[in-house]
Formats: sequence, C-alpha cells, structure tokens
Amino acid sequence: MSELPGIVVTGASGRMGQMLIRIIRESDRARLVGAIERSGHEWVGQDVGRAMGGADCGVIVTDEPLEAFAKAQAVIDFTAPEATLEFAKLAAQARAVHVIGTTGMSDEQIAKLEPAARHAPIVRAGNMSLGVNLLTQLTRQVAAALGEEFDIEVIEAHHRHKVDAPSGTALMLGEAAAEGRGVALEDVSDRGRDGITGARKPGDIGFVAVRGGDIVGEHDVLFAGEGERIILRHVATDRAIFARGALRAALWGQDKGPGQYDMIDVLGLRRD
Ligand SMILES: NC(=O)c1ccc[n+]([C@@H]2O[C@H](COP(=O)([O-])OP(=O)(O)OC[C@H]3O[C@@H](n4cnc5c(N)ncnc54)[C@H](O)[C@@H]3O)[C@@H](O)[C@H]2O)c1
Ligand SMILES: O=C(O)C1=N[C@H](C(=O)O)CCC1
Repeated sequence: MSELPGIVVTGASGRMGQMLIRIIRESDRARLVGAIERSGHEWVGQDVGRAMGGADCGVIVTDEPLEAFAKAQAVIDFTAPEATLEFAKLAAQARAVHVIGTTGMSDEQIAKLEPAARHAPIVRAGNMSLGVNLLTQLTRQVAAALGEEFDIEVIEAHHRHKVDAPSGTALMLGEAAAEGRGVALEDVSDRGRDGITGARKPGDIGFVAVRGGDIVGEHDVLFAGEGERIILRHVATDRAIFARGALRAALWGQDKGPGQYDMIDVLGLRRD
C-alpha cells in the first residue's frame, strides 16, 4: 500500500493551526509531516505535540517552509495574507497542493496567486465548512428569486481576535447574492455605515460585522421586504468544521492538475 499523503500545517500555534494538527493526527487518511511558525516564535524548535500540551509526536516546528514543503503532498495554510502569498510560491515550487483558508486578502493579493496556480493546485475558500458552502448556493437561489424589492444584508459575528472585516464568509455570501441578482458585488456593496448615510440605495448589498468574546462564526443573510423577512443562517460552534473541510480539500487535490479551485469544487456542488 502506498504511503498516506503528507501534510504540512502553517501557523501551527494559531487557533486554526492547532485544530488542523489535531484533525490530521486523528485522521487515518493523512499524515502530519510538518508544522511551520514564523521566525522568532517560541514554538520553533519544539515538538508540536508537546507545544500543544501533549506528548511528543515527532514533528518539530520549523521556520523553514520550503524544506518542510518539499517532503509533503499538501500544505494547509490558515495564517495571514502576506504569509500566504509567500507560502503559495513555495508550495508551487514543491508541487504540493496549497489549501488556503486565510481571509482578508485584497484583490491584488489574490491575483498574485495565479503564477503559483500554474504549477500546482490551489484550493482557496473563505469558509471550508460544508454548511456555509451549501448556504452560498441557497443564497444565490433566493437572491435570484426575489429581486430588488427585498434588501439584502449580510450580518456576521466573530470572536474579539479576528483582524479582518467583513469576514471571508460574509464576502462569499455577498458574492453569491450578487451573482443571483446578476450584478457585480463591487458595484453594489455597502460596507460600514456611519453618520448621516442617507437612505438605503435600492439594490445595495450591505455588510455588518460584530466582534466579541469567543464567537466561532455566525452568518445571517437577511432578505428584508415590505411586511416579511427571510433569514438564511449558519452558526459554527466548533472550528473542527473548518479543519475537516481543509483536510478534505488537501486529499481531493491529490489527483488534480495545477489551477485554482474552491470548496464548491471539492464538495462537488458546482452546477455548470
Ligand atoms: N476559511 C476558513 O474556513 C477559515 C476558518 C477559520 C479561520 N480562517 C482564517 O484563518 C486565518 C487564521 O485564523 P486563526 O484564528 O487561526 O488566527 P491566529 O492568529 O490564531 O493564527 C494565525 C497563525 O499564523 C501564524 N503566522 C502568521 N504569519 C506567519 C508566517 N509568516 N509564517 C508562519 N506562521 C505565520 C501566526 O503566528 C499564528 O500562529 C484568518 O485569516 C482567519 O480568518 C478561515
Ligand atoms: O475565526 C475566523 O477568523 C474565521 N474566519 C473565516 C471568515 O473570515 O469567514 C471563517 C469563520 C471563522
């Protein structure tokens, strides 16, 4: 029997990094072969099992990604935009599948992934859970059915440590709503109201971001009409849903050619 795919986790000490390491170590379909942290981080040089408060697992945290990627079949990366751009180049060099969960990337940064995707598969999604990816489909359908007499607002809530807004998930849902309406999100997006804003513009898609405590991630897509409202909601209560989705993407990518993919591809939800 051939060896299980080897996976490297970047941002090993982070909320998602630790969850990913746990899920991969529990899996009988993949092996953890590397853990990356930024230079100077106290975990560098330590066994990642021990750094996480358990027993040694034989994987030493390193700040030398290329060396680690060269031994792997996939890299799972939930870090920060600039780090992810660097990891994309290195994963492409190693011909490893790069699964990107990092959010808050600008359009310019996303465009910079293209050269890497010419050499190896990249799977990127602002939310790797099955539930949210299904919700994007429902959002597109409802937006297409309702028309502009229903105002669309995407309301998201996350923990106090989150650094980007709107969340990657909120933007996915906004994109889906815009697609359903046959418009470009950038033309109708309303992000951040303050002061005398004037009345709501018909057709706008609004975003509201709540930050507090330990909220894992909650998203409502509100369709507000005259005399009635529809609310599509996803509530995440456990980061394991994102980690399981990312591992699924890493395994799915093993027999795919170079290119950019998302979780709709991984989950087989693409319609045409
Ligand atoms: N797509 C999804 O399903 C999903 C789910 C949850 C979180 N996220 C996103 O994942 C990212 C991380 O979230 P988090 O809550 O784990 O954050 P976090 O701050 O807990 O972890 C980020 C980790 O990345 C590390 N890091 C930063 N720069 C690095 C570098 N150059 N080299 C190596 N490591 C580096 C940090 O040291 C930290 O350990 C965010 O963008 C978040 O929005 C996405
Ligand atoms: O905790 C976070 O940060 C999350 N980020 C993703 C987003 O921006 O949508 C997914 C949910 C959790």
